[in-house]
Amino acid sequence: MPTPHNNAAPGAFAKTVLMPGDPLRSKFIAETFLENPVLVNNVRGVQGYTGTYKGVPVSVMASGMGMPSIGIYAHELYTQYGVENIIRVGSAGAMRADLELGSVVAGQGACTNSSFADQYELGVHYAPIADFDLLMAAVESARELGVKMPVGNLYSSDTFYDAAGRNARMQKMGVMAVEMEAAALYCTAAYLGKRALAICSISDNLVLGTELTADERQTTFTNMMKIGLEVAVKMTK
Ligand SMILES: O=P(O)(O)O[C@H]1O[C@H](CO)[C@@H](O)[C@H]1O
Ligand SMILES: O=c1cc[nH]c(=O)[nH]1
Repeated sequence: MPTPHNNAAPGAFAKTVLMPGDPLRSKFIAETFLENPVLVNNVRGVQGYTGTYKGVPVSVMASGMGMPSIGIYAHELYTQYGVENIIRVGSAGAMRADLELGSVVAGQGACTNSSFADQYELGVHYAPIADFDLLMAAVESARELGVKMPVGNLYSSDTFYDAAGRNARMQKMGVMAVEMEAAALYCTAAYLGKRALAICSISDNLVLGTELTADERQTTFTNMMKIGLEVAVKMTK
């Protein structure tokens, strides 16, 4: 410690880290919701902050895009910085017509076309799932905030552009939305005996062909952020 990707001092991160893909979302969360946010890591511009929310220490740091990237940051936070809970606060493309732009979904599981889990040489098709306590805390928090939050399967894709048409096949299997990190996060947490959850705001609807503007993303993603922060508070009690 520090690592090639994180030059924060030992103890600089709280037990719970919110992890968006986008560094600017990390900065926004820190500046909008955290009391006394301190920038603890900015290697590669990931905007890692620690502050408090309702008096509880919470950190936020970007994962970058894709499973190799979140795999690095999550591994280092869990193994080098004593982090117990990582809550991905991502964006995702809805694969169901009834999921409105700006709505929030929670990934109970994450299907993937990634070979990320091959590193563990399990010899099976592992099913990456969310930590149940984090998921329940998120469901409870969404209810308290009056935010509808469907819970179900995500598809964590290794590619944003879907040349093979896998999104349609995932849709047929009832998968709610596509994003690019949850499966690797869930695998990393499971392997290290830690907790993880991915909640995502719907940035576009692949069925309807609709998408949020950049401004709308900024304002509507706050429901997801508040849920993540309330989970951090609940996990500290
Ligand atoms: O908005 P974030 O959290 O980065 O999430 C989604 O957006 C990126 C693709 O545009 C991928 O990282 C995908 O998972
Ligand atoms: O369609 C989308 C939207 C967000 N993130 C993705 O990976 N895909």
